[in-house]
Amino acid sequence: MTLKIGVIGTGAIGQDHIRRITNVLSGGEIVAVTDVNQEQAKQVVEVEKLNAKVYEDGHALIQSEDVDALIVTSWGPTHEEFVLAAIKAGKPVFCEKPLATTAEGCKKIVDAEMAYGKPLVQVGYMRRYDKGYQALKNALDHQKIGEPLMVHCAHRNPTVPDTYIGDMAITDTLVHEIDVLRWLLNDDYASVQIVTPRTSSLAKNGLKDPIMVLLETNKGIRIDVEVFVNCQFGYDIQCQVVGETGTANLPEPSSIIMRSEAKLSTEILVDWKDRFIESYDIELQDWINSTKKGIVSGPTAWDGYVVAVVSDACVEARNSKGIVSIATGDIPEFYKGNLSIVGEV
Ligand SMILES: NC(=O)C1=CN([C@@H]2O[C@H](COP(=O)(O)OP(=O)(O)OC[C@H]3O[C@@H](n4cnc5c(N)ncnc54)[C@H](O)[C@@H]3O)[C@@H](O)[C@H]2O)C=CC1
Ligand SMILES: O=C1[C@H](O)[C@H](O)[C@@H](O)[C@H](O)[C@H]1O
Repeated sequence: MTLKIGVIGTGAIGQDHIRRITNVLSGGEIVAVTDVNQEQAKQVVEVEKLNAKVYEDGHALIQSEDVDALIVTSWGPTHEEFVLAAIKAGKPVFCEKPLATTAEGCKKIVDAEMAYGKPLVQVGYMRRYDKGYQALKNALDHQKIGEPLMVHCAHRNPTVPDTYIGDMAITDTLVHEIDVLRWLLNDDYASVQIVTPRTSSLAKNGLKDPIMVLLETNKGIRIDVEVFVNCQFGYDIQCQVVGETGTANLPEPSSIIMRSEAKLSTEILVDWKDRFIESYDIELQDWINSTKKGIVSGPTAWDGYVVAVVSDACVEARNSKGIVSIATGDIPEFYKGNLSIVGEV
């Protein structure tokens, strides 16, 4: 049986997911799309040669009997309403990060899904599907470097659009590290402090850029994450775990090594779509397969809630310039035993 999928938001990642589901993955078909920019939605149907209907809004799409499951790739502040509507309609939903822009909004989704009584929601934290992060997790789970003590990360964007403002370095960018590191370390967060180095003269939109995020986990692991969203040179994701008997680094994306014109060089990617293209493919194929079995095997609404709680604490820490305690509470029974292929948290 083919999963009939509706997509809310036909922008950058919405188009990329439509492309992969249509041309790369198996078991799913895009039968419905919508966007507030209706012309764009119509163009995507035409360009991707979809046999899909363009709906006037997300709620009409969710209600359609032609749609089995939906993908939310609209702007972050709209996710909560669409995910809640999907749960009310009893339809599986893949929601791109963030699940909601506040912890309160995420908790509403958690409560609604538990009241519905069956897992429906997966959140698009795709780094858990990245083969490099999975290799790192395998090494840690098998004690290859002893117990982890510290983690050094960098999340660097070459630049960001003019719409990238305010706390988005935390709420839109750092959220990837917040999710993947709790999964990687099988741990949760106890506190956070944010320090702001000298701001780059090339920073945009009034952003204080870069920032340094200092996290401590419940097991006492110390994490530092550099978030630098106008680094100019490329899209660069670094993660090094320091353990009792060694270190383990996230592998660099494969790239040829050139010797030419008296230089030794290798390329750095500049676009997140390319850096994690395989991870998105694995993630969405897993979502299609799991949804057809009636299960959620990836990051859940509870994972989305935990990220939002930590993200809120990071924003508070940046504003207060102090150390902020983090308490995410115990995972509800409903979400325990998430037999995710990416490991149980
Ligand atoms: N997992 C990942 O690595 C990534 C996740 N994202 C997330 O995906 C979401 C979309 O990001 P982008 O594609 O970069 O943004 P975008 O701005 O390119 O696309 C968003 C689209 O949603 C549409 N939209 C906004 N409100 C809507 C509504 N109420 N109903 C229907 N359509 C609506 C906009 O018109 C736009 O076409 C964001 O939440 C972002 O955080 C984005 C990039 C990478
Ligand atoms: O989700 C994303 C992308 O995946 C990038 O990693 C971030 O840097 C970007 O800000 C965000 O939209």
